[in-house]
Amino acid sequence: MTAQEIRTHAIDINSVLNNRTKHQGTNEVSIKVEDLKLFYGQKQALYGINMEMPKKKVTAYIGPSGCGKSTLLRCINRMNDLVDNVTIEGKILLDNENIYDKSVNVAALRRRVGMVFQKPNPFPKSIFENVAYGLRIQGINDKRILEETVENALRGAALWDEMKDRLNDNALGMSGGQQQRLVIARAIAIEPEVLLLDEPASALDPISTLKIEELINELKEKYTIVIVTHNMQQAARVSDYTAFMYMGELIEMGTTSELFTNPKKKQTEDYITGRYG
Ligand SMILES: Nc1ncnc2c1ncn2[C@@H]1O[C@H](COP(=O)(O)OP(=O)(O)OP(=O)(O)O)[C@@H](O)[C@H]1O
Repeated sequence: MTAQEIRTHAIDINSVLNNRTKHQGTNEVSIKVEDLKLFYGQKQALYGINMEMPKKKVTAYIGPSGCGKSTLLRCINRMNDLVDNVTIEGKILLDNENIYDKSVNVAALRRRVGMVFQKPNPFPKSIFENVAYGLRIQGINDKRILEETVENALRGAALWDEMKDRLNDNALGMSGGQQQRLVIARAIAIEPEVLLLDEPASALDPISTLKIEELINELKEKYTIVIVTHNMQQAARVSDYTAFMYMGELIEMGTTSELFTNPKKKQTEDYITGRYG
């Protein structure tokens, strides 16, 4: 390429990115993190995090092991409240309401913000009862409502066709990939607004991983999704926005295409080019 061609090419890429950024810049904010600090006992794990996650988009957290990705994710549905000796300062606004406000009902918050973990964790119950679980604990036992909800959630998690004739089988007999989609069905059965996914595919084989990634792409039509992943290719494939964290700090956040092609900070560039991590 001549120098002129390189300049023209760079301008083309920049205008595509600018358009994408402009378009994405109009997104409504679902979750806003304001100066969030977290301490496990004396040890500080998050240092004044500020970020915004748009509605019905996928935001990925990347960064080396121990940088605080899961800790930050668990703050969004107050899972860290369950850990002894945790101190949390700052705010997380969900639809403009601070979820750390004293008046917040944490059980209600967790219905709005569902979570899926690295290892699938179905209950030792039937496939049907796993998905119906969230409704049952709300006291909903109407057979027609339960059947309709279970079918819709299994369809939403791309499992209905595989499982519709096995609804009474024990969920522990499913493959790991099916169990992970079942857990996603269980989470969406209660119609949350946000889905938190903590390395949802890291225990799965490549085909099951692909299915989970396709599913994430479909789920973002309805839900705001935040995903922690060790796998940068996965972040690049599934997310609209990416946040790079390092030692408890948010180093950089941007559209996924910007962050991977044109990182602003040297630490981000070093990480995405494999120089550490
Ligand atoms: N329950 C806990 N008690 C004490 N320290 C903790 C606890 N959970 C996490 N930590 C510490 O907080 C820091 C951030 O951990 P966290 O699990 O959030 O990182 P991460 O980026 O998700 O790591 P990984 O990619 O390895 O899962 C680490 O130093 C970790 O040892």
